[in-house]
Amino acid sequence: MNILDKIIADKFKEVELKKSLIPVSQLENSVLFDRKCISLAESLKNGSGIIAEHKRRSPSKSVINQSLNVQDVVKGYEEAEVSGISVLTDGKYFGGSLEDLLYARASVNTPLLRKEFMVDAYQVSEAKAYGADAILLIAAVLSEKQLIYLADSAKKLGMDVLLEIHNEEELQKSLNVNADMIGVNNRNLKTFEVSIDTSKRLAKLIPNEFVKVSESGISTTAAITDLKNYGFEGFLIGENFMKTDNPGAAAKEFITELKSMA
Ligand SMILES: O=C(O)c1ccccc1NCC(=O)[C@H](O)[C@H](O)COP(=O)(O)O
Repeated sequence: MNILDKIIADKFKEVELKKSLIPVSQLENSVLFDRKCISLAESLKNGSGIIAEHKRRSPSKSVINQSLNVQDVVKGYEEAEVSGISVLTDGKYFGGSLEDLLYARASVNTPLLRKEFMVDAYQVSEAKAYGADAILLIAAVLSEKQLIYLADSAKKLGMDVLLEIHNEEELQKSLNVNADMIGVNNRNLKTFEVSIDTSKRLAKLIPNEFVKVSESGISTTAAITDLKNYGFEGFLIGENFMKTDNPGAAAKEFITELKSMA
């Protein structure tokens, strides 16, 4: 069993437990459930294009930064003028929580992506109830039918959908999904190998109706310039900012450098 299989097996159990504790009707009655979302896809097209991630730890890197509080991190990202903020909500493997998402929502107006391993529409409702503007769907772990169903569920609630792929086969089963953005993950989630060439290879195969996002392993502004030439408008960066004492300041320096290159 690889790490992705383990995460998904745990996720099914977690979701079943949560469903038994908090009915979906309770999520639907929460204050944030009727909030109007801000489009992450639009924000990417009109801004720096950077989606900065709140990421305490990961299966590939173990601990990245556990000493900061989420409010300070996301406020710093907003001041840096990122286009979106990704909040990891998985607890077991990434040290995140839905409370992180709630605190982030209370602290910023920047579009928030719920970064989670989605396997059930219940989690889509949770995302809305805790203040997300967008959800992530991972093609590697969902069938075409599940992708279509979960994306439609998110769109009905007014959220954007970032659909993540790693290869041509996953792209094929994503083409009929009502997603706003297709993200190419440069990290092979089974082996942890990272290569920006994955984004470059798949870019030309992604139809123009989707905003193209490159995810993982990005640490230089030169990489962004390179990826922009392949049509990418969004760039998801976690560790490069989170490994510093001040992720907001690191994002600001990065975006200032990007602007000076434009
Ligand atoms: O980051 C991991 O180790 C990981 C392992 C297994 C599944 C998912 C994983 N990461 C999720 C992500 O996609 C990244 O957090 C995100 O793209 C940012 O990547 P990075 O800039 O390399 O931190």
